[in-house]
Amino acid sequence: MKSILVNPPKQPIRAEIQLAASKSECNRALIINALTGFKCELTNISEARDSQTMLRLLNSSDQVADVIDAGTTMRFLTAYFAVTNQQKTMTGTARMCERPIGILVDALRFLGADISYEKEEGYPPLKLNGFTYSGNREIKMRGDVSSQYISALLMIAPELPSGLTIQLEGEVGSRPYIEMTLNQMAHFGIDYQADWQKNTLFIPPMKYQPQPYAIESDWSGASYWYSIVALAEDAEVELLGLKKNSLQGDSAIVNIMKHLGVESTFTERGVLLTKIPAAASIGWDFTDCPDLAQTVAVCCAVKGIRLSLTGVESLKIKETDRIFALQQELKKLGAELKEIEKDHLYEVHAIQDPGVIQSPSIHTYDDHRMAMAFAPVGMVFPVVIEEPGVVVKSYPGYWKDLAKVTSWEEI
Ligand SMILES: O=C(O)C1=C[C@@H](OP(=O)(O)O)[C@@H](O)[C@H](O)C1
Ligand SMILES: C=C(OP(=O)(O)O)C(=O)O
Repeated sequence: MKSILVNPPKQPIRAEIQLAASKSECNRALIINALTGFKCELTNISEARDSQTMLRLLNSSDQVADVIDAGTTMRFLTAYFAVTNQQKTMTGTARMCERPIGILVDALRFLGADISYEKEEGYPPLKLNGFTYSGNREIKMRGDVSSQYISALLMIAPELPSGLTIQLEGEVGSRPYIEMTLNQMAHFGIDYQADWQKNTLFIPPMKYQPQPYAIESDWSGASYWYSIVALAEDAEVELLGLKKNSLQGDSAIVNIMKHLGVESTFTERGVLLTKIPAAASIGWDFTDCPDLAQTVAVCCAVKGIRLSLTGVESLKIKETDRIFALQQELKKLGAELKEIEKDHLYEVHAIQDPGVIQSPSIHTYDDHRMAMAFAPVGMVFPVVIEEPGVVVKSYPGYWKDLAKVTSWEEI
């Protein structure tokens, strides 16, 4: 499939969408399940390629573990294979080998892992050569690069003979993902202590207790539906499988979208999205929910809402440099993502005249979220999404679901 042309809907949107499962919750459940000796009954396993890759690699005796482009799979499996004393080579796509992992490797080495870099210091591919417990029970770790290093370490910490105290340093980014990890660990019997005043986490040495676990639908995936409702002239969409008290930080989309013109009403089955008046401008700090930044930036650009963004530092080290990618592609809509304070404060200047835009062709940079964040633009004017297959990373059914609200064609 080369590209997809998304056409504006010809009638009011009324749809029910069975949302895909969260890859983040799923990948944590899969690691914890492995640590129980595969004794848990997990339901609603995610179809996302990141989770299917995790599942495959946990069940494989191959010496090489290729995570493709899945960050959590790379980070969580590195910690899991290290502490379970498995000799593996951890690798992935060219981009994965540009995404830093030194903070996690240093932490695992401090605990007793023998890990070497195959190419560049601080980056995959890695060679895991075994584990001899060092006895270290307290560790300092930067919290401002990726929370995935911290989640990876937390999940293996109960396996260490003395448990682990982690002292986080710097401003902690993506904290809800750390809390998701801790909550899931608690579900499987781990009595952790978290002092968020001091950014200290303590995990006692304990055995995970096998439990059934049902993975929730994906709030990051839900964000694209919010954008569709915000941008369409007339829309009501019920998203099935979401919970009000979610473990997922991206449920913050409920509050963000109140400003962008979408009201959320929780139902017995999920959440109903309806249209309300939007604000003229908003400011949002994405430190806790970086994966929502693209959805919100594109939605504001098209809706004519002025947006100030902070807390987007981590976007440069994700599937692509998402700041650069947004800057390039928003230009094609006649909008702009402007850096106001270096690496800190950005502003989205909205499209002036949607009437003059002729089916812009959006490049997706091997990033599922570029494709899914720009497709809702099609609610307002036709838009072409290049390499639409990238969505498989987190939401393989995205295009099939989109067909329920508007027509699109392969071109
Ligand atoms: O732990 C997780 O499941 C994730 C944490 C976040 O990464 P960072 O902690 O690197 O921001 C997020 O962007 C990613 O999509 C999933
Ligand atoms: C950043 C993401 O994933 P990961 O870091 O797990 O590759 C994402 O899904 O937006």
